[in-house]
Amino acid sequence: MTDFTDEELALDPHFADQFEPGFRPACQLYLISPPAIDDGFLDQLAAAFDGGSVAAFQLRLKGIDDHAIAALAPPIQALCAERDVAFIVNDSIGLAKRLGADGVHLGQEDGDPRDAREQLGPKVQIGVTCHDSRHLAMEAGEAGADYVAFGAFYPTTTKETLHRAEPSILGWWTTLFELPCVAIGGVTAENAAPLVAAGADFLAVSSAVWNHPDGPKAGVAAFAQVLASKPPPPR
Ligand SMILES: Cc1ncc(COP(=O)(O)OP(=O)(O)O)c(N)n1
Ligand SMILES: Cc1nc(C(=O)O)sc1CCOP(=O)(O)O
Ligand SMILES: [Mg+2]
Repeated sequence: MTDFTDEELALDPHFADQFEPGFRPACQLYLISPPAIDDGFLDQLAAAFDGGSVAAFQLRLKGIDDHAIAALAPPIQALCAERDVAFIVNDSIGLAKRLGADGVHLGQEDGDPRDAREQLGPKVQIGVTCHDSRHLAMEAGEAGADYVAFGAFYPTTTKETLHRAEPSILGWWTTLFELPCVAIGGVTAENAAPLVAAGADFLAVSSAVWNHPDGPKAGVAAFAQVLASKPPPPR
């Protein structure tokens, strides 16, 4: 075991953990856009980012074609870059390539992660929806995904969901695999603790931030405590 200075340990009591084999960083927030946006969205997004640490932002605009999304994406993408937040495009490998996005999120009907890798290259993050299926998650990992997403953990009005996942799938995944996992679906600051405790690497959240009664800044800030509720587990 390495020796650490008092200063290092005072700044972060878990500083030493990252040198342990199997270290897993603490759970982080993955913000999903509202299903539709208007002219004021950039200010809303800036406010959300002011609320606390956001690791990734996914542009998920359903029912709008890729050309329209490409037209409105640049200022959003620039804000993400300025705030050091990964900019992830939902559904479309082609749009992710056209925009030079940091990542693409693929559902089971949205394309093959292998094609995405071929078209987007080694540096782009590829995420795959795996519902509540261990099999789909292992397939996604084998296909070269950078993260797997399980859900829906709770009821949500953001999307019609056909699958319900239990926190135990996160525990199973994190015990066996290094690949990060995302928990999605109706996640709020109030119900997220079992997901964090089970080992989720990311909480993917839309409504809890955009519909927070005190605005998106408060929506992001509300997650700070639950994200910090568990030290990074060695595995
Ligand atoms: C992080 C994350 N996880 C899951 C989804 C859902 O993707 P998909 O099943 O393709 O459904 P749509 O989002 O396309 O309606 C996601 N977008 N992001
Ligand atoms: C986009 C999406 N995918 C889901 C899945 O289960 O795969 S649930 C979901 C909606 C996430 O939004 P909210 O945080 O408002 O519930
Ligand atoms: Mg999709």
